[in-house]
Amino acid sequence: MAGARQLLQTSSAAHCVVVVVDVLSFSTSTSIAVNRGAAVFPYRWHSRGQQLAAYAQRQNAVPAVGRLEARRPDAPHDAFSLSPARLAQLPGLPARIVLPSPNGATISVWCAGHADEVYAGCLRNAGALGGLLGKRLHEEPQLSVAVIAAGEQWPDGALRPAVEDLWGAGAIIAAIGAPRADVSYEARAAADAFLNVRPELRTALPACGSGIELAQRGFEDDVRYAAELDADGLVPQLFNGAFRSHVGPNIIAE
Ligand SMILES: O=C(O)[C@H](CS(=O)(=O)O)OP(=O)(O)O
Repeated sequence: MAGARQLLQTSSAAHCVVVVVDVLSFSTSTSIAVNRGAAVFPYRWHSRGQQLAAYAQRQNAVPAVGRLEARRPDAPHDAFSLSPARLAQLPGLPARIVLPSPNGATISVWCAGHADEVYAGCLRNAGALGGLLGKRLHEEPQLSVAVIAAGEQWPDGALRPAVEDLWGAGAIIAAIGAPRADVSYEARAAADAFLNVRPELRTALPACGSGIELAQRGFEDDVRYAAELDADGLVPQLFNGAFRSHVGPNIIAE
């Protein structure tokens, strides 16, 4: 989060596009939900409970419950959580959902007030999002694109860099296909890291720190969904508080 803040505050670009990459799990969950037709309202993790319920009501949306709660036998059959597998497997999703998360959602909410355009990026939509941004950069060379690897948190709240977000960011940067000279060294390093892991992505993701952590909590399916490179064709863009499908220049699906 500190990195995102500094990056945007020091950016002198006339038009700043931000991609928030949180592969496990917010961006992946958002991509799946948006590709299934839902609008996803990101919500700050620390203000859940009553505030979350009130916010969801104001947005005429349904709030997510906790990952474990959604799986309890007494949970409503349509309960969903930050779990990508749950969002993919539910027979139907509400049209408007609120998704709190400590990293991806919290960063997205902050970026909404500081960037001109905000997208949720992950391995599932890397090709579609990279293609879209590559086209935009070709048409508007003055555009600046910042791809933010959200990372995770240590128990004391300090930033824990997460390799899956480096890979996700790199997948998008590689798909943008900008001339190498126009790409920062940090972005090139991310793209190189992705290209290096790409042949073994489906085994590498479950074996990285966050993948192991989720599997230990019983959510190995979430990691499997997150590793499906280029499975989603629609790109989630933040518009009026919610991620919705970007369907063309300045047009967002409602
Ligand atoms: O989905 C996740 O894994 C995390 C939640 S937690 O930190 O594991 O409890 O959220 P995210 O913001 O997507 O990293």
